[in-house]
Amino acid sequence: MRAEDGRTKSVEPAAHAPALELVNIGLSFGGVVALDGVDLKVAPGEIRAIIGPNGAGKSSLINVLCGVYRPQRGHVAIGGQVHRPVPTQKLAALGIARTFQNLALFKGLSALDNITAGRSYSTRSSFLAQIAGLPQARRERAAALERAQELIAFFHLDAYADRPAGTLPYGVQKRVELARALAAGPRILLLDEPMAGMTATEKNELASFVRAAHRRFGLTVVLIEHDIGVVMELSDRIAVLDYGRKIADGTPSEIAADQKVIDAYLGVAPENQDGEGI
Ligand SMILES: Nc1ncnc2c1ncn2[C@@H]1O[C@H](COP(=O)(O)OP(=O)(O)OP(=O)(O)O)[C@@H](O)[C@H]1O
Repeated sequence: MRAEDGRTKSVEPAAHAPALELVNIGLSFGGVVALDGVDLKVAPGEIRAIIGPNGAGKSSLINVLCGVYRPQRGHVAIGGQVHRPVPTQKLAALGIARTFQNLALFKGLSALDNITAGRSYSTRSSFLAQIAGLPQARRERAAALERAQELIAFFHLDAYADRPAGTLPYGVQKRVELARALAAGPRILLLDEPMAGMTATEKNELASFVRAAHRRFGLTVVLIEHDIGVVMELSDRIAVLDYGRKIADGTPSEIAADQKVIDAYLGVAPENQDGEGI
């Protein structure tokens, strides 16, 4: 099924469709092949990890899912709707939110304001209507605040709500970023190396919050992560990329026993939960 003009097409009844599907994705930068014929299906409600050595194509894959990169080949289907390319400006409306490898909070704004701002991607009133305080804008602002306060409580951020985000400990900032991603009520959450730069304690804490949020909000989660311990513990299924190709796809125990995966990692010493080579 192709949609060369970028318009969306329904390929199958949404109820039976994967939450996310990548079909034969090919992406190159000049002569560098970042993704080479990658297929991936993510079932609704699944926690799906994408792993692979440095340069394997993991970030490129997330950026294709978010419409940041336009693949030269293939398409993405979101809940059975084909997109080629994915419309970045409609991600929130498509029920998708993401976090970034490097923190992308408004450092001078409070944690609460950062989380409230995450909701604005899905509000309908214009900036002018918000300034003028028109009724719809007021209602949306109140709903955003209510949702943000619910997330503050859920992520145990009460003590930090009024503090500028930039002054918070790193692990807490990552929690604020997670809460902000959930402010618009997404169905699909893309996490790009959420544990990078964290201590083992912070990693365990964030992993518990990801698991709890997955359950509470009925999320489908796509996780890129270098910490194999976290990946094995959190994921339902794991896809492994190497040199832009998918070389394995299975449950954590299937992946741990896969010779192609072991070979791909030989010499690159994946990290364990304490950030040490294994
Ligand atoms: N914007 C870009 N311009 C040129 N080449 C790029 C660009 N983005 C990625 N690449 C190349 O595409 C390949 C895949 O990179 P990508 O960042 O997707 O890998 P990765 O698995 O996320 O790596 P890492 O684990 O180091 O973040 C690499 O060879 C990289 O150099």
